[in-house]
Amino acid sequence: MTTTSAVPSAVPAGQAPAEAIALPSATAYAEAVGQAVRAAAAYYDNGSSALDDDAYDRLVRAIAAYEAAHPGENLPDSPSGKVAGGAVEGDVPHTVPMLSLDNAFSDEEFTAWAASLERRIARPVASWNVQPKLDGLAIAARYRQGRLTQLVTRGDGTAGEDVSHAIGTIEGLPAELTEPATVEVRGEVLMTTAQFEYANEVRTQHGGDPFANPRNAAAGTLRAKDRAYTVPMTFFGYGLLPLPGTGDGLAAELADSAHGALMDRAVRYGVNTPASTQVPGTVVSTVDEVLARVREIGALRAQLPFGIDGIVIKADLAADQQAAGEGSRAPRWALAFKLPAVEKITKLIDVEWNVGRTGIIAPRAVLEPVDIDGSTVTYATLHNPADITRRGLRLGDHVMVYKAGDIIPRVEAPVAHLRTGEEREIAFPAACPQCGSGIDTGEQRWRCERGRNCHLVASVAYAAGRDQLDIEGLGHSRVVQLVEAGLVSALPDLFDRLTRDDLLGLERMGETSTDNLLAALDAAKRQPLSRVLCALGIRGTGRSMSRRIARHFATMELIRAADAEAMQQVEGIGGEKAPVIVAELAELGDQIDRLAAAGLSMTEPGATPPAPATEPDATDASEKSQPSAASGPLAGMKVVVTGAMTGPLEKLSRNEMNELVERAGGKASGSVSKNTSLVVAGEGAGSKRTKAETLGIRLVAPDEFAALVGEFIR
Ligand SMILES: NC(=O)c1ccc[n+]([C@@H]2O[C@H](COP(=O)([O-])OP(=O)(O)OC[C@H]3O[C@@H](n4cnc5c(N)ncnc54)[C@H](O)[C@@H]3O)[C@@H](O)[C@H]2O)c1
Ligand SMILES: [Zn+2]
Repeated sequence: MTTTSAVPSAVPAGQAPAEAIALPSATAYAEAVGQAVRAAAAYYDNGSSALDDDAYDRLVRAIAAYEAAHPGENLPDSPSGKVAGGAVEGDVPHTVPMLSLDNAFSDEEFTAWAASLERRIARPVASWNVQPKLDGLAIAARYRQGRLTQLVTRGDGTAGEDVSHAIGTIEGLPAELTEPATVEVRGEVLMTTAQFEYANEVRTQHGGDPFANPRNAAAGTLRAKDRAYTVPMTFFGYGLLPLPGTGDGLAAELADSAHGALMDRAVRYGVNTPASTQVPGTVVSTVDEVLARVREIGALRAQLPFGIDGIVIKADLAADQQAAGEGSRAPRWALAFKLPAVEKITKLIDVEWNVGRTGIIAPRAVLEPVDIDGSTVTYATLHNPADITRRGLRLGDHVMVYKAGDIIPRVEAPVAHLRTGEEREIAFPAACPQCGSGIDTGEQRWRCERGRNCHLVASVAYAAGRDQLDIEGLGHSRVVQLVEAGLVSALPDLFDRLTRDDLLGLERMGETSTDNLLAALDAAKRQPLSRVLCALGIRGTGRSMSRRIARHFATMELIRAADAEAMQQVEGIGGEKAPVIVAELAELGDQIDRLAAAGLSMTEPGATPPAPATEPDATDASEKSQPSAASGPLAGMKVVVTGAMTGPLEKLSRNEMNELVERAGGKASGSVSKNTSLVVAGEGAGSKRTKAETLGIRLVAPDEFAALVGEFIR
């Protein structure tokens, strides 16, 4: 991936990413420092870093590892040990430094840190305050006599930037407290998911580029002055301290209060804190309880309406905090337990349009595969077409993808500043991609004009297709006609409900076409089981899988009797697919019964049922009665058909050729490999023929092949 070129992109799942990369040389180190400084400057300036947080964090850890191994070689620009990586400055001094936090990535790291803190203060920590680590940016809100007078960013920790212009746009930070106190409230400004969506909508409407994610959006919005529009943000407090001018009584009280008590006070003042969320701060007394709470908050992450990137654990009592003190970058009494990154930058390769059961046509992003939180993400939801427009997404864009827990991954936004100009517009479908009908675009979510019948039309048309029941005269428009007229609401209706009079009553249906169609429907009853099975459109099975199932079980009765374990005996069906197929078959039970009653074939010619595995003489039996195909001329052979067929095979479609191969005992395959036994190469055979020649695989012409399998041609 271009965005993380200096950094290998995959951190193995479940591994504390600490040892992820090693910088091989001083040059690589210098380059890494440069890259980190540029990224951090862009990140804190307007959220336009080229790296996602995971990539940045790995870079910073690599820098730190190099510095540890090469003492004395530190570059002055190095982000190590600096608040905000040393990338930002400010001109409004902080009364007390606004620090960053040290990190732990595992239970062990946290436990070790807690032990070292207790050694430092020479007593057990009395109680711990466990709270969400909100993924926004730190801000100090100064209240004088209860009125909000100034907002200051964290800056380099010593001095920040005045962003008082944002007063009034941040929910949870009231213009006036409930008491006329002079205090500084510290906390995180962020955008909730909904605020982020809204922000990008107005931004793109005003001709701006969308923000890549809520954090960047909050950073960019907070620092922007004089915008023609305002976008709301949300504040969560996690600190309360005196200012010059705070009364002595209150100052002393603030200095001596436990963290939990300070937060209660902030709530009383009317300030928003995590207490208003599903993940309020809690006070516990042991390390085990801390770890349990860390897991609880982690488990809630995916369903929170705002982002968290970890859990902050603080010694709750002021006495413990004072005894521990502060380092230059972070306090010694608090730690961030980092959660795995749930956002990654990857590339939007394509947009697919899928039609749901109710006819909803939903876009889905096809992504360059990216590892997020231990799983590989290749698809992400885009909700609806308006969503694409609102986000200004283009094909080829780098996009920020979010995936946490079991939720479906979603594309948050394009990373607009990584655009190269090669990106292309995303084409919206003009007709239903499933059935070809018109699209109702009146609502946000597009829908096939046929609604639920979309699937019916598509599935009946599929069943009538050449490779399934091959019903001539039952094309797409005819199926639409039958469905619209209410004559067909399920596949079996074609065979047990539809009458000659019904058909004659349809427009454009004369006597001849009616009789032709009835004859074609009758002919369909003689199609082998494999095609009936295929016509049912069972999820996860296509033509060749249907053939394999039919050949394996030989009868519909045995197919339906198979449990997931028996189903897995069929080549190519694994533990994941088997139960799906079994469940679908059960669901289609009524339809199958009706098709059987209507006279459709429920057996596979030439196939022999598998011997029941439970019988003691099972092996004997199967040895004695070998399936006829197993002794056919292609027994045990993997056969690839390519090019145009001629002679007696001329009329056979590729699917029919594959059926023939399998009737004759072979296994049909689509690609040539060293395991291929035979390639039937017709006219115009191209790369597959060449490959077979290179690999020294036996090639035969269609005529030669026809002679070989003669008795199996129908
Ligand atoms: N993508 C990039 O290019 C890039 C560049 C720089 C930094 N970053 C990211 O920024 C992070 C480092 O930033 P950082 O120095 O702000 O440190 P940090 O975010 O790891 O931790 C400190 C911050 O946590 C926040 N916080 C949230 N909830 C809190 C709570 N309950 N109590 C106390 N503090 C709380 C505060 O803002 C505090 O300043 C890393 O995750 C890094 O990936 C990314
Ligand atoms: Zn449709």
